[in-house]
Amino acid sequence: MAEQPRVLIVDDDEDILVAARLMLKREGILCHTEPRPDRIPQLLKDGTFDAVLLDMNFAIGANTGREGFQWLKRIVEIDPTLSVVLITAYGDVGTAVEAMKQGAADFVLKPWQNERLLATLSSALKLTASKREAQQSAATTKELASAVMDGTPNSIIGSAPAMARIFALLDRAAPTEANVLILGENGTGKEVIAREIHRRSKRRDQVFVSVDLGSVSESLFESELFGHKKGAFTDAKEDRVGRLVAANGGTLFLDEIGNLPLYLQSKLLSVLEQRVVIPVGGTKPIPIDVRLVSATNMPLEQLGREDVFRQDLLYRINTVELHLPPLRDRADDIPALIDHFVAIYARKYNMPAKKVSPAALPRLMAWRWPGNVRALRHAVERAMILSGGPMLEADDFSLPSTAGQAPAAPAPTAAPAAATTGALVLDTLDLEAVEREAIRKALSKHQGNISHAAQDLGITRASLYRRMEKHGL
Ligand SMILES: Nc1ncnc2c1ncn2[C@@H]1O[C@H](COP(=O)(O)OP(=O)(O)OP(=O)(O)O)[C@@H](O)[C@H]1O
Repeated sequence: MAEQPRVLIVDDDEDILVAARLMLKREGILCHTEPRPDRIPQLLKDGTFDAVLLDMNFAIGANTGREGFQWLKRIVEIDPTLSVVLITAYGDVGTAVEAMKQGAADFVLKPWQNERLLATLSSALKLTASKREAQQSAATTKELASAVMDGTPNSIIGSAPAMARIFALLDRAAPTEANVLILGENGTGKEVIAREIHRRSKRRDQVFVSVDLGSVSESLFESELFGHKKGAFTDAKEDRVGRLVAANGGTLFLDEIGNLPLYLQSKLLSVLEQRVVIPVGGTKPIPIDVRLVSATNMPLEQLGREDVFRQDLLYRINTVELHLPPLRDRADDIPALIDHFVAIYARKYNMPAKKVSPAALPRLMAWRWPGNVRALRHAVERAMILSGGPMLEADDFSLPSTAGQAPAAPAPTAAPAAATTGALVLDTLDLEAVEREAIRKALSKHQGNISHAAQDLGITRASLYRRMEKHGL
């Protein structure tokens, strides 16, 4: 809204127009007065008004308010964000209340008290501002959603037989309203699949809201998901809209759902059953309509343990279950994935796209890629930057020297817990080796849970991923 709000006053009584203009001018409100209601459409087209003060009766002797209703309807059609305050005589209160049901913001009685009129007008102006803000953010969200989608059309690579099953399931499940649980090791493309489900669903024009429960600190889980009211706890300085409400009408992607503590699993379950959210510190339930897509790198056996994950919640979220295979089980896709990433980085760094040399390709396909597609993507980026020759060579990918064999460390999700929870025993002071060993231990201790391992090591998830790739873990 402009710094000085603009109000349109429509009344056939000249005295009213003069009195209103004088009073609003004193308050720094710009106003345009108009005795003829038939000029309203033209004025709203030309001017940028923030509120309208509208008389209910114009024809001589009229007192039914019918004209007021007609003009109210017209104004709402022209600009639904504009707040309309009705000016009405005492006997017309019933009519004014009816008009409010049809979209008027409020009414003031003639003759008015200045303070009352100003207070009413000020609320009407605030209402316009918040409606316009909401309209703006809805438009931005839509724009962002389509920008994200436009940027990745059909960019899921996968023709290996292990992926054919996934695509067949996607075809059937995506257009439905079914909740989907995506299981798979870190970096296998769970978020890519979640976005694809949304893109192929009836909700594609609505929002896709993603929450990474692996990077939200435990104390903030509740407020992040359900929102909070101002004053609900010490740091709650303002009301906060939770992600469940923000995703209303669209798809909510809960990544790393296995990290959700048990007491919040109960709360999430009741939200999904009752389809309402009560923010922390609030009492009023907010209805929601979301489709839930969840993902976890937790092995199914662990998710099936009642002391780790509520089984009734599991049944709610896994109407359809997708098991994304690790990259080592779909090595046939590696050449196409490399070409895809080469094209992306050639564009990003404005350099020619290169092919992988015939000697390097078998090595890249034989490597176990414990960090899966994400690690391959980073390796391609590095290779594009480092490569000096006409083709990408094995050395450009900085594969660990053991490339071609299974890595020394077990794959993160398959790590046996008990054997490796002991203290870090150092028989070398080589910093790189110490780092590798610390990461390996942390991954084993937390059964491949990247968030927990990163927390234990005192680094971020992104930084852990980088180091895992560096060490081929
Ligand atoms: N089939 C695929 N085709 C093209 N790109 C892919 C594919 N799978 C994954 N990627 C790319 O790999 C990277 C990792 O994917 P994504 O973030 O979806 O994995 P994730 O399983 O959700 O990871 P995490 O478990 O860490 O949350 C992204 O850059 C993504 O674009």
